[in-house]
Amino acid sequence: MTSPSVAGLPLAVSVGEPSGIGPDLVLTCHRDRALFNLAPFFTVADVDMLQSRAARLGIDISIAAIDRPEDAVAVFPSALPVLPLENRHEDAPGATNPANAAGTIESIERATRYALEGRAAALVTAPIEKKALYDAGFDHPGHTEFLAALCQRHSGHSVQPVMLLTGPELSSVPVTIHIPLCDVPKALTTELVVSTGRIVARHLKRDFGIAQPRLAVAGLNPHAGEQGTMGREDIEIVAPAIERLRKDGITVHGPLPADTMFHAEARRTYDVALCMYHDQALIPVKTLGFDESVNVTLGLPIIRTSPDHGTAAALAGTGQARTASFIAALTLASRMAAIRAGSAGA
Ligand SMILES: NC(=O)c1ccc[n+]([C@@H]2O[C@H](COP(=O)([O-])OP(=O)(O)OC[C@H]3O[C@@H](n4cnc5c(N)ncnc54)[C@H](O)[C@@H]3O)[C@@H](O)[C@H]2O)c1
Ligand SMILES: N[C@H](C(=O)O)[C@H](O)COP(=O)(O)O
Repeated sequence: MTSPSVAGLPLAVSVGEPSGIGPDLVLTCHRDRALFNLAPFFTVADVDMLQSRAARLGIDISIAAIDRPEDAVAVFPSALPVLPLENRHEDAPGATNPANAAGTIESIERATRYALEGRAAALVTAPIEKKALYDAGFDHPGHTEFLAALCQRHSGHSVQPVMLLTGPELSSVPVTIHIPLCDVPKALTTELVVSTGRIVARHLKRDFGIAQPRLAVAGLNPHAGEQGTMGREDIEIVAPAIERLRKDGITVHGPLPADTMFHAEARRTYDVALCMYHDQALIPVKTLGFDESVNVTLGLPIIRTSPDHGTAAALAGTGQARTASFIAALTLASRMAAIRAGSAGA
C-alpha cells in the first residue's frame, strides 16, 4: 500500500545533480514506495538518463513519461511518472558535466512552478552540486535562495527564505546561510534575527502543529560573548532581537553559549535552535541524525523539503546511497501538505 495523495495531488520531485545520487534516490524510492508507504510523486527528469541509471543499479522499473502533473497519481502505482526535461542529462555517475547544468536548473524551476500553480502538493528537491551550477552562471547560493526568487517572481511579493534542518533529535535554523564565515558578523543584524525568528514561529504553528513554539537563540561568540569581553554582537545584535521576539509573544530564550545548548537535557527546552551561521546549526543536526534529518525551506508560499545530505557523487550508480533522509523528506512534505490542507479546510 502507498500513502494517499494530499488533496489528490502528487509531490513534485526535482531530480538534482545527475552525477550525484539524486536519480538513485528517486528510482529506489519508487521501487520501495509500498514498503515506506510513500505518497505519489513524479519527477522532472531525462527519461533516458533514468533508464540508464536504473540499469546500473539493477532496478527493474517501469518509467512512464507523462505530459501533466495531474496524470502522476494514477500512474504512480505501476510506474515512475516522469515529466521529461527539455534539456538533456547525461548519465555519468561521479563526473560532473557542465552540459548537465541547464537540465538540473530546469528540473528545479518546473517542479517549483507545478507546486506554485497548485498542481503538486509540495516540492521535494534531490541534491545539487552548487559549484557545478555556479560554473554555468547560476547566481544563487543554493536552492533556498533560488526558490525564494522563483516564488517572488510568481507572486510579486517579497519572500525571505529560512533554512530549517529538522531531525528526530534536533531542529535548527542558520540565520545566515551560505556565506563565508568572515562575512557573518557583517550580515548578522537584529532585524535579520527578528524576521527569521518570526518566520520560524509562524511555520512551526502552521506546518508542524506546534501551538506555542519555543525558540532557543545561540550566541555568535564563544560563551555568547562572555559579557562583551569576547565580542559585542551578542549584546548589541542578538539580545535586542530576542527582546523584540518576546514582545511579539514568542517563547524565546538566549543568547545561549552554542557549545552547551545541544546536549540532550538542553534540547528538551526548545523546539528549534536559532543559530547564527551555517555550521553552528547544521553540524549538531547532521551529527545527531544524518540519515533521518530533512532540510525544509520556510517562508515560501509552497512547501519544500530536501534530504539533509548532498550529492555524495562517489556513491552515485553504486547502490550504496542510503535513502532514509530522502524518504524522510518525502514523508515530511506529505505531512506538512496534509496539515496545510486540513487547516485550509477548517
Ligand atoms: N540539498 C542539497 O542540494 C545539498 C545539501 C548538502 C550539500 N549539497 C552539495 O553536495 C555536494 C557534496 O557535498 P558534501 O560532500 O559536503 O556532502 P554530502 O552529504 O554529499 O557527503 C558527505 C558524506 O556523506 C556521505 N553521504 C551523503 N549522503 C549519503 C547517503 N544518502 N547515503 C550514504 N552516504 C551518504 C558521502 O558519501 C560523504 O562521505 C556539494 O556540492 C554541496 O554543496 C547539496
Ligand atoms: N546547507 C544545506 C545542507 O547542508 O543541508 C545544503 O547545502 C542545501 O542548501 P539548499 O537547500 O539551499 O540547496
